Amino acid sequence: MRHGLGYDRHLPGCSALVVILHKCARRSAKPCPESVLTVPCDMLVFGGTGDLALHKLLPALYHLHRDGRLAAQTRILALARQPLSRADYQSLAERRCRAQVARADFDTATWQSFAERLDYFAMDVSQSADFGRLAKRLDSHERVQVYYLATAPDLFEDIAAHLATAGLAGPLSRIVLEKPIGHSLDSAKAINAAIGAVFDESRVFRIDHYLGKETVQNLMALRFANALFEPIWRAGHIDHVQISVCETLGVENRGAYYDRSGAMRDMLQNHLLQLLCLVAMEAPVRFDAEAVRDEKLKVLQALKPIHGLDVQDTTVRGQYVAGKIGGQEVPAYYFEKNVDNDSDTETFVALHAEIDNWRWAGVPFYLRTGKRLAKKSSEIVIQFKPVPHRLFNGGEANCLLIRLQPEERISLQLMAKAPGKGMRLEPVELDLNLAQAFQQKRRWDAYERLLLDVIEGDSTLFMRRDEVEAAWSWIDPILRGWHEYYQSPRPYPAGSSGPEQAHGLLERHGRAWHE
Ligand SMILES: NC(=O)C1=CN([C@@H]2O[C@H](COP(=O)(O)OP(=O)(O)OC[C@H]3O[C@@H](n4cnc5c(N)ncnc54)[C@H](OP(=O)(O)O)[C@@H]3O)[C@@H](O)[C@H]2O)C=CC1
Ligand SMILES: O=C1O[C@H](COP(=O)(O)O)[C@@H](O)[C@H](O)[C@H]1O
Repeated sequence: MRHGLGYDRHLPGCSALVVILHKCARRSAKPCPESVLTVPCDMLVFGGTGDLALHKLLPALYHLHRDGRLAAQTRILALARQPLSRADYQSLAERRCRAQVARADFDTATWQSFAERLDYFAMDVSQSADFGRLAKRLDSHERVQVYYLATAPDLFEDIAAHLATAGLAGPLSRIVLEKPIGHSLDSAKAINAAIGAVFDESRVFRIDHYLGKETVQNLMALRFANALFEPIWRAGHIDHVQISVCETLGVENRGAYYDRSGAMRDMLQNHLLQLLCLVAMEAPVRFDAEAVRDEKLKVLQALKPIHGLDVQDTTVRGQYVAGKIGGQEVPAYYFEKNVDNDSDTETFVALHAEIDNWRWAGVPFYLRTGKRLAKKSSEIVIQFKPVPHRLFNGGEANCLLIRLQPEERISLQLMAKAPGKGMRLEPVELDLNLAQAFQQKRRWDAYERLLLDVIEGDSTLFMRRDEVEAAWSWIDPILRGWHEYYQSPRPYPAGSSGPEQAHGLLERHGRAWHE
């Protein structure tokens, strides 16, 4: 246990508390209202042969189909340049979905009925004429058309313009953009302007799949549906906040993309900043798209700028070298496929952010994310301040852990008297295991929830244009500072907890990462 942030003890005496909490949750859990889809839609997946489409989107659509949540006439059309027949694409998709979906959830009959929705159209999105062919192929414009851009962002502008020219951007159409939106503030503005010239903002869905994760939404429920936390959710009571997204995966087959992007653009600019917004935002007046996003925007605008030499004290970049993950040797980042051998792209970033507003002034928000780390784990730690006056020996400050991955869990560390003689204090956990509490057979994947929201036209869990640009406005000076003042990324062995300097970032304030 480091600096009193440990969570690793689970006292037997605490299990009674846990059981009670689980029982209560079960008793009060009502079945979630399922979405009833009345709107048949055409889901066009640009980049239909790519990793995102085959690894995430089609499995999510398969699950929606299997659970009866897609309207009967909903069709899915995958688009890419590769000349494939419908049957070729269906078998490619089947192979990838079979590998992705849990064995118990995949059966041939369900796949066949899903495959009837699935078709393929070969086209080059840089060619306007190909959109003319596409318009002829889509026989009905009376249906909701969802254009999912699962391609590199440098194709977004062309796709939007060509859709408009081909008459495919009517009022029933929606466009979904994958993160990262652009590479910098300027490129994000250019993409947003090009998309905005064709689709009004209510029809633009900028996806950040972290917002589709159940525990992330539970964070809003925890904060805004319980009176308990609000009075202490502020600088006077919170010592600091940690947001960590640690992955064991390397760059897999995405080296070409990742080497131009790095951990800052791939993860921190979007997923981690969105998590920070949900922790720090004020209660929205309504749970709707505009009110929620207005509050998140205010947090982004209040982030204290980090620029110039500040980057040396407040940020750490790292890059993995060879090491072992789960006992298996893995190569250094610069030996990964399609990665430059001299690459100085960061595969790890940690930083100390601050929010300059009344609620959070002076509270450090420590953010870190990296690839090829020891364990896959995404979590938010709210570390409260210690009691103002100590009555007993020992004891630690309370701490709330919101665990997104691998399991979805919220737990509150409290101090209790250990059984036996004397006032010996031990930390115990009030542990809410969400999967157990709600006894759902299968937890929804983030993409399932978000795809349904797109079809239903609900953009609450999507990023608005000004949010994306505010996030880039804060990130750009850090990237510039790195360029001007920073040395190469610090090496860390694959399978470790990142570069030493990332620990130093907290240790110099007498704190430690929650491991
Ligand atoms: N993979 C992931 O897990 C995630 C990806 N993303 C984002 O999603 C986007 C796509 O990523 P990913 O799937 O990994 O990328 P891939 O490189 O695997 O896929 C790109 C797709 O775009 C198609 N494509 C490229 N150029 C054209 C063109 N001119 N006309 C038509 N189709 C074209 C490719 O097919 P073909 O070459 O046959 O045309 C392919 O289907 C990126 O912006 C990425 O950042 C976001 C989150 C997670
Ligand atoms: O957006 C991305 O997210 C994944 C991590 O997502 P998770 O849901 O598995 O935590 C990351 O691997 C990828 O590099 C990034 O583009």
